[in-house]
Amino acid sequence: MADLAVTDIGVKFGGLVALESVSFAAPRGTVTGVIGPNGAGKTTLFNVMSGFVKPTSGSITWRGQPFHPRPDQLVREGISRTLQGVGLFARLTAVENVMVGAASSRQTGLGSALLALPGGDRADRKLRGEALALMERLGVADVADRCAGDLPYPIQKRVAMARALISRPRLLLLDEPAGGLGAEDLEPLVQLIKGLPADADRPCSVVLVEHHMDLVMRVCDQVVVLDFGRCVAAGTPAEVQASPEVAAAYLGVVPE
Ligand SMILES: Nc1ncnc2c1ncn2[C@@H]1O[C@H](COP(=O)(O)OP(=O)(O)OP(=O)(O)O)[C@@H](O)[C@H]1O
Repeated sequence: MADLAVTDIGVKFGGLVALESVSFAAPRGTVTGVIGPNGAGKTTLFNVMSGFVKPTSGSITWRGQPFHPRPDQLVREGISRTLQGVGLFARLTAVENVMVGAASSRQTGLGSALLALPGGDRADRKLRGEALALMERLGVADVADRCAGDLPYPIQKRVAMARALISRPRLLLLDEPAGGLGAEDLEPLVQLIKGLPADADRPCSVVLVEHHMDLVMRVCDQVVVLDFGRCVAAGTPAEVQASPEVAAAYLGVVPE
């Protein structure tokens, strides 16, 4: 069963067609990669899936039901998104940033603690414990109490991933997870992403946009290729790598 299905999605910005009749389904428990050259429409597709851009045409279903994503309700729906870059609150500590990721899905927690509401302390401690456990798993527990803005970029990326995971999403949208990372940071990220769908504690499907082909080919079960707003190929990483349309999109080689 597909967790998320987008059908015939079109987006126009004035006269510019950013997406034209794009369809794909993210089967439950899989990793789907969306790739394509600059300006192909990847970010626009992500923005449609997370409600930041309203499609001009087409529809989305989530777990079989019609779905009209709203950024402020995604976490409640079981969907979490990381941003290009990191998007952390620079003056909050790393662990506070992770706790913020859960705040919109809980009645209590960081918000009530900050506002000194009844029960806030207990809920805050519980949430902090969960955040620290997740940070431990991602190898960043040792920086929990440091200001996020002072941390090296690769560490900030991991904190941002922990923030996306703490709400226990059923669908994780990763916007360029390898962006700005060096070769030495890639392997742990590959292992983390590959493990997410099968994670006994918090299994989730993953859709990612990424320029880093090595990561895409290693972690994805299926790859969707966009070019000039249209889906020009879709399939397993091996199928997509062998596709003449993909060579044409990236290299300007015209398929025979
Ligand atoms: N808000 C907007 N208003 C007008 N045009 C836009 C807007 N957002 C994107 N576009 C245009 O839509 C097209 C698709 O852009 P998009 O950012 O989705 O591509 P992309 O594949 O994510 O590119 P990149 O890999 O460079 O991030 C581009 O021509 C872009 O200039």
